[in-house]
Amino acid sequence: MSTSRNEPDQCNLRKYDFPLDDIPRLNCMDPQVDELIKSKKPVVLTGSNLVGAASKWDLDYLEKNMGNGDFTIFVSKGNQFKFFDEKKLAEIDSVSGAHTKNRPQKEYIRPAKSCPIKIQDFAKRVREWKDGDERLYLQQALSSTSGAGVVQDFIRFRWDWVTAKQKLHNWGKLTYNLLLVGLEGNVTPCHYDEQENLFAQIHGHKRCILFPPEQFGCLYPHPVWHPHDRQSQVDLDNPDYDRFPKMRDLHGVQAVVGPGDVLYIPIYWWHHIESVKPEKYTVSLNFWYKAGPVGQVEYPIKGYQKVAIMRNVEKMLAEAMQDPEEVGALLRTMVQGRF
Ligand SMILES: CCC[C@@H](CC(=O)O)C(=O)C(=O)O
Ligand SMILES: [Zn+2]
Repeated sequence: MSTSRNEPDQCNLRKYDFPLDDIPRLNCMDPQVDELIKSKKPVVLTGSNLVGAASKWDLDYLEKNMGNGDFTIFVSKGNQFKFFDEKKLAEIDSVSGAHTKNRPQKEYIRPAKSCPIKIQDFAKRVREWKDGDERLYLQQALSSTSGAGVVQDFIRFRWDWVTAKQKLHNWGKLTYNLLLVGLEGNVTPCHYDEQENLFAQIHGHKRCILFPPEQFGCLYPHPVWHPHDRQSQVDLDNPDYDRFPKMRDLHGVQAVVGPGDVLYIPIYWWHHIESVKPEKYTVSLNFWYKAGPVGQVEYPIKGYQKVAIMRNVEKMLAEAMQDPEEVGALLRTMVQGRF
């Protein structure tokens, strides 16, 4: 297992049934770094100092330097913070209102509710948090209103270095930086994003488990029109092999990232991320970049391109039939016994 400095106790890390290889840890100046990024393979970059100006972003500092605006936190009774896109509910209703009315509402209950909070209240709740309390996860895009101290630090990030990466690898624009402050034990369950991600760890440690886009068939994502679009239906920490038998074919890669590490999470790669001991909370900042232009398509096409195609087919069929519920039946009719 590749880890950062003063690595967490490996015996504490959860064991899984599937094999996990190490994600390479390379100094950011190593020429292999750009080869891996170019081939859309994950790599932990050390020594970039990308967010060195944020190395002091612990709870006390954030409490004093993030101003008095409202920040978004998610609250969960369990330890999972599975993304739930409220906008999809409106889309389903617009496509076929009857649909959500007759589906079991449990499918559409957000597992972690979001609410606004002042950073001072959040910091107090984290300090007072004890096992058994509902869990908190601050997830807030940084902006010019994020507090004077934080903005000053933000300006001093290694923008020269990261912008050179963005240009070299032909990524699209930086959409935003999400500040993540979570409790030890918080899990963001397995999902993929449609953006390139330079994931900078600032305080504490996170265990990151990644799977390539080619393992789409083992991770059974929710349908594209579902509020849990892009999220796996499987719970890696509580596998249901009857419902999801192909989980047995999973083969992932992992790294424990600590302060100063930057993990490159390639677009469409699945990732399951847990805040781990010994620290009580973790602070991370991601850099999400839009995908670059497709350019010359090479055949056979790559796994991530197949995921993009499958997404478009699902969207087109749901739109054409005006009822997402019919997509599965039509696809089964189309392929069973024929291909
Ligand atoms: C809301 C984003 C959460 C983050 C994972 C984590 O640090 O918990 C992630 O999935 C990403 O950066 O893509
Ligand atoms: Zn993600």
